[in-house]
Amino acid sequence: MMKELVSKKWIVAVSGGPDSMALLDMCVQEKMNVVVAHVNYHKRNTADRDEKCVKEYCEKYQIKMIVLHPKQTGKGNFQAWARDVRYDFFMKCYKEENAQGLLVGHHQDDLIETYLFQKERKSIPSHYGIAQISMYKEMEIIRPLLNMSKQDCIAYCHTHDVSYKIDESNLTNHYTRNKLRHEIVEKMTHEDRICVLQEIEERNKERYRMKQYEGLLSKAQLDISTLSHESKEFRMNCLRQWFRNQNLREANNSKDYFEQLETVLWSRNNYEVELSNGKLIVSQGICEIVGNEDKEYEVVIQSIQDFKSPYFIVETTGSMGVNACTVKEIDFPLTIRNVRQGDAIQLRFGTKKINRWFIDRKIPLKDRKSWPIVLNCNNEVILVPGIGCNVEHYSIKPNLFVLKY
Ligand SMILES: Nc1ncnc2c1ncn2[C@@H]1O[C@H](COP(=O)(O)OP(=O)(O)OP(=O)(O)O)[C@@H](O)[C@H]1O
Repeated sequence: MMKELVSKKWIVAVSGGPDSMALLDMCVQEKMNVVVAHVNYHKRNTADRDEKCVKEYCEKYQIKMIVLHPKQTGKGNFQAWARDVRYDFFMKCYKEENAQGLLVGHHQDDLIETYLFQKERKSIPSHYGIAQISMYKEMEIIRPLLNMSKQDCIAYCHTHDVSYKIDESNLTNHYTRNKLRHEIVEKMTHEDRICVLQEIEERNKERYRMKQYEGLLSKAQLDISTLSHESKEFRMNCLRQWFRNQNLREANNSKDYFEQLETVLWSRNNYEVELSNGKLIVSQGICEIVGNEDKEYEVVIQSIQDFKSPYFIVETTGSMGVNACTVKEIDFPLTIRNVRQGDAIQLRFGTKKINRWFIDRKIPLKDRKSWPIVLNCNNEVILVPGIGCNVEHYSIKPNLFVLKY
């Protein structure tokens, strides 16, 4: 029994089963100040028998026992309803008795069973398995028996001559969890248990560490440089978590997928990965998902007379002659459109692939496709408006673009 529990007053949830009866007896042996709370749902013929078992124990040791006889109104999931009723009742007892908190008899089998259930469902709980300490509203719940197996609880009751009753409904495989309990957990060897417990510990450690990154992983833009000092495995899990937060189907992909993804993301500056509903774009350490929608556009400005507000290009004196150009009458018709594969800009000396131009200026991959360029009547790119020039490019009407320095 945890030493710090002994000096305070506790509500003990006792169903009459071997786990909670063992827990109650341990409290009594430690001379703890406890009040027993029991819920009799009258769901089974044997429900009164269980209540009687708890009552007899409490009378023997002169322990206060509070009993609830709830009635389920309406249909619905009995287990969920029973749980709510139970914990609200424990809460009421806790307040009335001015207790420190609640002790419940969850044991190691419950812990393993909960974990396997979570694993099967691929859920990401805030804690894997069952936590030793948790809260129900403002009431602290403590589970002192998590180190004991169900068999240990039964053995304890036998050696300490404590009566208990078995809930027959738990013996059937009616509920998925009962099936898991009887067909897997109860058949586990000692070694199997140690193995699973280690796995749970590992996953919780990682879960708590990942919580530090919760803010980072919930953002639409993932700054992967923040994870640079983390291990490969951890980074893979963070990526998977980020995929989940972005609702990407690929979140369920194999470990291999994330292993490869991790390798490219942390070794390449610019990279694109096709996804079922878009593209993952990595640029300068930032990951982002962009949709598949085609953002192709093209506007033709026929004559220099049309070349006035609201769309205008002003001659500037850019350092390399790349950010600026002089538009002459012979250049018309001018075309403003987004970049296509193979486009190259005319420089004073030769040409330069626009992709190079983007790379030199560290233009994020996601912006490159929609970046406007200006072509003259000979289809030569005469201007790629630069970031340094504070260009705004947006559509004010369909196919009408404003380029503003
Ligand atoms: N009818 C009850 N009356 C009092 N305490 C109960 C009752 N049922 C369960 N408990 C308490 O809850 C502990 C766990 O019980 P059980 O494994 O049946 O619950 P569970 O199905 O895991 O659900 P939960 O986690 O919601 O309690 C028991 O050891 C006992 O302390």
